[in-house]
Amino acid sequence: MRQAWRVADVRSAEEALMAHLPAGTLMQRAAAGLARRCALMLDQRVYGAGVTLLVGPGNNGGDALYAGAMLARRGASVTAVVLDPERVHQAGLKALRAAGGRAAATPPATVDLIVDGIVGIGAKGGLRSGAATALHRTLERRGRRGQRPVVVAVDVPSGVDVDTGNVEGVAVRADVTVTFGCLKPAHVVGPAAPLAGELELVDIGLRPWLRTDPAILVPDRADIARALPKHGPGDEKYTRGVVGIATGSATYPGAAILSTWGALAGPAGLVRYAGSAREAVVQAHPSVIATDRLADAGRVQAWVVGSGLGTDDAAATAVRMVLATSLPVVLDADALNLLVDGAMADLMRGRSAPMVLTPHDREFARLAGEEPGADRVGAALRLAAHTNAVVLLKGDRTIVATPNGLTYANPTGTAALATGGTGDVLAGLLGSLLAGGLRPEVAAITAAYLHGLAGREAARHGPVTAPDVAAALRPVQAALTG
Ligand SMILES: NC(=O)C1=CN([C@@H]2O[C@H](COP(=O)(O)OP(=O)(O)OC[C@H]3O[C@@H](n4cnc5c(N)ncnc54)[C@H](OP(=O)(O)O)[C@@H]3O)[C@@H](O)[C@H]2O)[C@@H](O)CC1
Ligand SMILES: Nc1ncnc2c1ncn2[C@@H]1O[C@H](COP(=O)(O)OP(=O)(O)O)[C@@H](O)[C@H]1O
Ligand SMILES: [K+]
Repeated sequence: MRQAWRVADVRSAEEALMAHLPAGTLMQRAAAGLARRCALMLDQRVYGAGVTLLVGPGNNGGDALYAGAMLARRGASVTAVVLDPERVHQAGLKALRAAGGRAAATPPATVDLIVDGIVGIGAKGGLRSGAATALHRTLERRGRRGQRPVVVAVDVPSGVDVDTGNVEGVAVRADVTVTFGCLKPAHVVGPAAPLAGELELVDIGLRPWLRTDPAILVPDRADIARALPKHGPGDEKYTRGVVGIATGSATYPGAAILSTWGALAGPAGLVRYAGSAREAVVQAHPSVIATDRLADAGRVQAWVVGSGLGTDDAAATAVRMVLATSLPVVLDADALNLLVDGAMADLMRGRSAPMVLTPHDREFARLAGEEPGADRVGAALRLAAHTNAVVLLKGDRTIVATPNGLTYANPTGTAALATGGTGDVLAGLLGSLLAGGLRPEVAAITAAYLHGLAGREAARHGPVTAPDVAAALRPVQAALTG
């Protein structure tokens, strides 16, 4: 599990660590890691390479200057474009000059590598105009072989909001981000996350000094493989869990077919369907046991209710019946819209069994009374606390937040999933994982992770539809656990 910490926590840890070290040690560690990665990005052909440092007024610029000095000593032609000469890191600039580098107002003609040391964890807002101009000018340059320069960001791509991952205005798009001590939220959530490119974490000794509860957890393949239920010779369909699906309608049978499809790809031993799309569901999936009425559905270990249900009386009755059980529940799409009703919301808040709400941004806004806004993690946490439910806020980096303040970010998102019906597949899979006995937040992040992998797998074969994503769920799990 990767972990990310907010700026204030990084600053406290840094202060505690620095008290035990000679001044400047951390910056030297950071710069050494940065220079090593820059050399790698130049295929180790450092001698003669054109390196341009974009140097802001803080320690982020200092890191870039010391790394530039190390590259200059290996024969690179290093130019520092200093954005605010009065406030530049003086010792860093001196080191660069002593190593043969130079400072200039504009980038040189040849640039193989750009080091973005404009701003790091001290950032406020998008890039200021001087910094943005210098960036654009440098990006227009070409390398020794006429190629586009490689961009290495120092700590974070400049211009992003480090604590929220929001991007307001111009920001750097990096090929690689070399970060120090720990990941920060901007590396893993919001529109900032894809701007970081590949992430490299340089160990500067900060870890023991960081608080034990990180702001965000990011699962990797091994975490997800571990979370998935294991089946043994003693299993039968009922011990694996039964998931009940109350989605779709005569008007929207597709939603029912897709959510049962998602459920069938999960660990549950049996999928039951209850609703007016019964015939279509059984035709599409013969192994599903289907009834017209929820009351006749039989026993299940978790319910999925919502998408394609509509918001009429029958839909409201279905949601009410599911909420009245003491079983884990996934509330998706139309169920979320019905929760805006006060009595329904009270029913939800009064439950003690696990619940997962799966809103996209518009559903979130209706439910919470406000857009998720710039701080998606904060918004998801607030809604989770208010509803006493786990919230899975959909997006490129889907966020899972719990009522007691835990946050996960999904790293496998892909824009290929931005197509009708993929959310139905996700809800079904999530219900199956709940029925399989996973804790709600673990079920939610596991579903998002597998769903993202399935989206990527489906995209390898061309434009993606929701059935492609559902069909890819099983092979990606086989690859993960095999
Ligand atoms: N923590 C650690 O353990 C370690 C930290 N290290 C390094 O230190 C970095 C943090 O350094 P830092 O605190 O000096 O702040 P930093 O990010 O350089 O920026 C501050 C300056 O930028 C300016 N500025 C602000 N916003 C801006 C914008 N949008 N566009 C343009 N400019 C903007 C702002 O100007 P002002 O608002 O004052 O006018 C201010 O002067 C950290 O990211 C890492 O690289 C490593 O060396 C070792 C271990
Ligand atoms: N730009 C995007 N990048 C990555 N994932 C996306 C993007 N847009 C949507 N998704 C994902 O696609 C799914 C869409 O779900 P949803 O909006 O409920 O669609 P539908 O209601 O059509 O099923 C979610 O899992 C969401 O995270
Ligand atoms: K930076």
